[in-house]
Amino acid sequence: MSVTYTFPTTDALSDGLNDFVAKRSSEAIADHGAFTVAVSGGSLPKLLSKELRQNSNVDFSKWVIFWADERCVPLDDADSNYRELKTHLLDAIDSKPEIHTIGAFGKDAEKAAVDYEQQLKGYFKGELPAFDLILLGMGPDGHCCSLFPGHPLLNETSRWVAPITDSPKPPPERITLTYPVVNNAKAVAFVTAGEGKQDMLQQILEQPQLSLPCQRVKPNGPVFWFVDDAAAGKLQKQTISKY
Ligand SMILES: O=C(O)[C@H](O)[C@@H](O)[C@H](O)[C@H](O)COP(=O)(O)O
Repeated sequence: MSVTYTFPTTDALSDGLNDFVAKRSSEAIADHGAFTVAVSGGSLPKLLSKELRQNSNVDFSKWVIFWADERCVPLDDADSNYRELKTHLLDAIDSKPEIHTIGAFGKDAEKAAVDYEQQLKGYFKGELPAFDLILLGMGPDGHCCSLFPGHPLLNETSRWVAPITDSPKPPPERITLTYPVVNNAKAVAFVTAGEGKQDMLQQILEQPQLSLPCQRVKPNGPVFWFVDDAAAGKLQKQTISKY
């Protein structure tokens, strides 16, 4: 199932996303005592955090945070996805979640991927991770995580976390969750904003035959799209639902 929600402004999008994530978090915590979430980089951490950081009803102490993809840079580097989430959300909340960051392996993406897969295996007790929610952005070429169009990693079936050293989006060295993990999630939410995303969003939501990386996200649970009107400008009315 895929549902697309549009919002008149990026502030309204942040509001809607806050509401949605807060609900998924409460449901997961009520069900099994934790909220396991994987988060991407790009514009997502800011859009996610804007309202969420002020939501005192969210029990962040029960959150278990992994990254959907991460750049092979130190945690305090301007390119670090961890740093983005820390700046926009983690530093602003009192109760601290369990956080799984990339190890300090410099640009060695292979070592970082092996280490991150071990972290996943440790937390999920060796079972294929079934995240309560994976939060993804959509790249202008239709990529998500660090899974890029035409890249051999699109066909990875055994590794849970893969290294990439030729990412077309800098920096080139990264680690990424693979489809076996992404598609085992209980829910995935894409978040994208801005006029620059219009054409790609239209292709992804209305031309499924293209088989772009975002279109290969077919998890066990639903896929939600949170987009602003600027990004939704070329979508047909019937593609859009009311939040
Ligand atoms: O670390 C990264 O680069 C990403 O996780 C990547 O997949 C990102 O989410 C998209 O490129 C969308 O980024 P924007 O929302 O900034 O366009």
